[in-house]
Amino acid sequence: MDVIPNLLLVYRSDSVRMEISENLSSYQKYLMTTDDMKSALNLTQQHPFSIALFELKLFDNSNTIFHRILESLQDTHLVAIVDEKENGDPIKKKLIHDHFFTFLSIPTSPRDLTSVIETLLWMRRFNGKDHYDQSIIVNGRKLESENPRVNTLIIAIQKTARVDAPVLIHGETGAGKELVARAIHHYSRRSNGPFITVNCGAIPRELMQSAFFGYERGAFTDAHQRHIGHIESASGGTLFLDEIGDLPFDMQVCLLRFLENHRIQRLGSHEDIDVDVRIVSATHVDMEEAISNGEFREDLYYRINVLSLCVPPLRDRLEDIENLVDSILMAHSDDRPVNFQGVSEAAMNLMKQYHWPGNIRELSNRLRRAMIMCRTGWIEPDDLALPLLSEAPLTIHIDKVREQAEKRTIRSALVRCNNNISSAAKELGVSRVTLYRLMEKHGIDRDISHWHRR
Ligand SMILES: Nc1ncnc2c1ncn2[C@@H]1O[C@H](COP(=O)(O)OP(=O)(O)OP(=O)(O)O)[C@@H](O)[C@H]1O
Repeated sequence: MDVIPNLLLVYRSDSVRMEISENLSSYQKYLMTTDDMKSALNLTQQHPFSIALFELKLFDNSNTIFHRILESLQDTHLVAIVDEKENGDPIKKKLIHDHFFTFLSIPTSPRDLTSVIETLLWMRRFNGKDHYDQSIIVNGRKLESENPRVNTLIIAIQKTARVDAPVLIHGETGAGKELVARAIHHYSRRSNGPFITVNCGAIPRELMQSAFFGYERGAFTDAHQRHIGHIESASGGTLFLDEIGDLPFDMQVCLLRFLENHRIQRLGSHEDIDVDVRIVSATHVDMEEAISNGEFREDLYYRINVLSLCVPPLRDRLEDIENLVDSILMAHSDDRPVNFQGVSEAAMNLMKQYHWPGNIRELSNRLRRAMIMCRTGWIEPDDLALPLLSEAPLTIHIDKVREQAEKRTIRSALVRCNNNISSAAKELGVSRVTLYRLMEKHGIDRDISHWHRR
């Protein structure tokens, strides 16, 4: 168990911010500061804060950022920093009463400031807050890491599990987003309720509404009996919307409506049904780009992205390879051949050099296959069948690296250009003759399907 008392300070004036920071120097390691609400929102969506100190003037009930910050700070103690002149203002008084645990007037003495912080931290410790495990187990998979980004994620999972706000998990395909969603559910008060996964890209468009909201008998020709939709099935638990970016636009409107009142109507019925469900979504696409391309509704994005978690790609956490290999081999021990010994050092080193475009899923698939197919009982580099790298020695000359990069670049250009030599040459910035020469040098066949099999 670790105690992580993160503090946030949001104040516009540089001098006041610096003064407060200096007075909180004993918490320097845990203190993050900013002078504007937009970056404060970003910070609150990504870090679990114990205490957040805000310049009261920055708070405005009509401001959406203000509400989004409050939503993401549900488990945080808020302290208002008030200008002495604001003290009697009834609107400000109400704001403090509604949203803050306490307030400090500036200029404030260092002693008042530290005593407020210490009291709050003591209270939080007393209530078991700010205690987080450095490793967690979900579905038999141990989440632990040597990587600082993953360690922050492990804490954020536990923090996020304590509140009910919607979470959006970002990350490349196969990086472990669903496992993170399951972990949030597992550590939440909903853990005894259902965890329902919906792959938004896999449901045919015409079946979306009935899949999400269910239907009554007779609602349409084939509705022979009542069907409970995904949202209702997740009642009391968590609904995991995987690939939320693939949700069609009309369905985005329906989901937004549900998130606003937490009520559904089954198709063929006018009865409103209250559903208590927590929404956790995941995406591998850049949602901000999807919004600017008009593919995703901005208002829905804000509703599902109250808290945001990012799962790093495997190539950014190669120090975790050994732990992950152990965890995967353990999880699939039923498939282990009797003579299986383990992973050779050379194979392990090779895995630590590969860039893993398919992330942990790719690692898992290659390992499972290698475990079954390896001839000596040890997984050797060749058993992993890693593209290109498997042909390369582990210590590699710079010329060889250049040669491989050149070969890879030409191959990808040809794939992108559907094997059209002129377009590929143009894309690579060389003449057609040069491209032919380079293809010959690297033994690249014009027939893509042929060299893809090699
Ligand atoms: N920490 C881990 N230890 C062991 N296995 C893991 C870990 N994280 C993920 N995995 C495994 O990797 C595979 C991919 O994980 P997951 O399905 O969570 O990824 P994802 O990001 O949701 O993928 P997609 O984008 O394709 O939906 C799963 O088999 C999962 O069990």
